[in-house]
Order: sequence, then structure tokens, then C-alpha cells
Amino acid sequence: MSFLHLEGVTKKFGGLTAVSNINLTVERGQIYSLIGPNGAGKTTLFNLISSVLPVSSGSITFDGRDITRLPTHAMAGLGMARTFQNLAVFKHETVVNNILTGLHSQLKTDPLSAAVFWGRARKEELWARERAEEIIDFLEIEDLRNLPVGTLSYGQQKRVELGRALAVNPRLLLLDEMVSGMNQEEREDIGRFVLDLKEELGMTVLMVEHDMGIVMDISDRVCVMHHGARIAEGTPAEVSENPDVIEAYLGGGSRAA
Ligand SMILES: Nc1ncnc2c1ncn2[C@@H]1O[C@H](COP(=O)(O)OP(=O)(O)OP(=O)(O)O)[C@@H](O)[C@H]1O
Repeated sequence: MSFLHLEGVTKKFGGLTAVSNINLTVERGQIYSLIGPNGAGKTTLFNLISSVLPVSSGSITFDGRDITRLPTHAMAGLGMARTFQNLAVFKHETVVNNILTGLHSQLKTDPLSAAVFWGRARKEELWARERAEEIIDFLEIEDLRNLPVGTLSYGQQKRVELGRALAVNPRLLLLDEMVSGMNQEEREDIGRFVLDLKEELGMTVLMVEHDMGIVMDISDRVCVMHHGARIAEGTPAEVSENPDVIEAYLGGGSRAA
């Protein structure tokens, strides 16, 4: 059974079809990239998968469950987390507090019962702090843990955002243009972390990415979109040699190299 499967997924905004009849299958443990020129429909497709937007038609299944019409807040409970094109961090809070906030959605004890069953609340808090430290170690941001996120470089802030997404211990991680705005070293670091997520933690990663170096280096499979439609799918080597893909990029004036 496929881990994530999209069947005929379509999204219309009035007269514009932003995503047109997309079929896509991501297997467990894969790094899967969605690429395509600007305006191809990649972010819209991401928003459909994570229920930020409702589909116009088609279906989405995740780990055997139909998630087509589930509300956004149900996604973390199912084991899905995502990052956004714009930074989703609390700039005045420290690194550790940002990651702890991501973790609190997983805790069972609400503030009222925490007052009554303080033993359980305390155990949960200790667990959350331990988990936050594991994530901080994994992302190699130990030195930054007590700094307000707003004082960090853009690349470091993106790493914290990734930490917040990892806090819910996702089985499927959606990364939306993680490396845009980063320098080469920061890009390579993120590429390495994503590969480690797959290889060390067995996580499945679906990413929208314009950086072809990263896409080609770490993806197991790539889906290419153009004008809302899927024009190619395959290994990085297969899609990069596909004449329709070459034409879409050369004719489309994309950001991709
Ligand atoms: N909320 C919306 N209302 C109307 N049109 C929208 C909306 N969101 C996206 N679109 C349109 O849908 C099309 C696909 O946009 P989308 O942002 O999904 O493309 P993309 O491939 O992610 O582009 P980019 O690489 O530039 O981020 C575009 O023509 C865009 O203008």
C-alpha cells in the first residue's frame, strides 16, 4: 500500500485551474520532490495535501486513510508536519521555546488537569524538554538554544522552523522551499539534514524545491508540474533528460538552474 497517494487531484480558483488532475504516489521512506517553473501549482498542491485548502475534486490517501476532507488541525495527529515558504517561528522566543511550543501539541495534559494531576504534567514536561534537546542536537544548534530566534541568521531560523516541524515526530514531512534565501553552505546543511531524516529516522519527505542541486542529489523520485499538470515523474536522472521538462524550464523562465 502506498504511503501517500493522490488520485485525480484538482484545484480551481474561479476560472483558473491551479492544479489539474494530479496522480502521485509517495512510498514510505522516500524523499520525493515536486518541481516546476513559477506558478506551476506546487504550493497549491502542498496546501491540498496538508488540508490548508479544500480540493475541488479528486482524493488523497495517507497510510491507507482517506484524508481528502480532514481539517488542517487533524494532520499533526496523523503524523504529518510541514514548513512554510515564509518562516513560521516566534521571533522573540528562544530556540528551545520555539521547539517546545511545537511539542506541546503532542502533550496529553491540558492546563486544568495539569493543576490536578501535576505528576503526569511534570513527566510530560520532562519528556518534552528531553525531546527538544534531541532535536536541537540533531540540527546542530546547541550553541543557539537560548538565543531569541529573531537574532539568528535566516538559515539558522529555517533550521529552527524545521525543528518545530520535527517536534510532532512526523512520519511525513512536507518541506516548502526550505533552502530559498540561504547561502550555499546553509543549503548543503539542510540537504544533509533531510537525508539524515530519511536514513537515520526512516522519515518520508515530500518537498517543493527550486534548488536543482539539492533535488538531484537527494531525491528518490521527482514529479514535475507545469501549468497545474504533471508533465513528468521519475528518478532525478529520468526527469532531467525528459524533453517536456527541458522545454518547460527553458520556455518558462524559471528560477531553476
Ligand atoms: N488563493 C489563490 N487564489 C487565486 N489564485 C491562486 C491562489 N493561490 C495560487 N493561485 C494561482 O495558482 C497558480 C499556481 O500557484 P502556486 O503558488 O501553487 O504555484 P507554485 O508552483 O508554487 O509557484 P512558485 O514556484 O512561484 O511558488 C498561480 O497562477 C497562482 O497565481
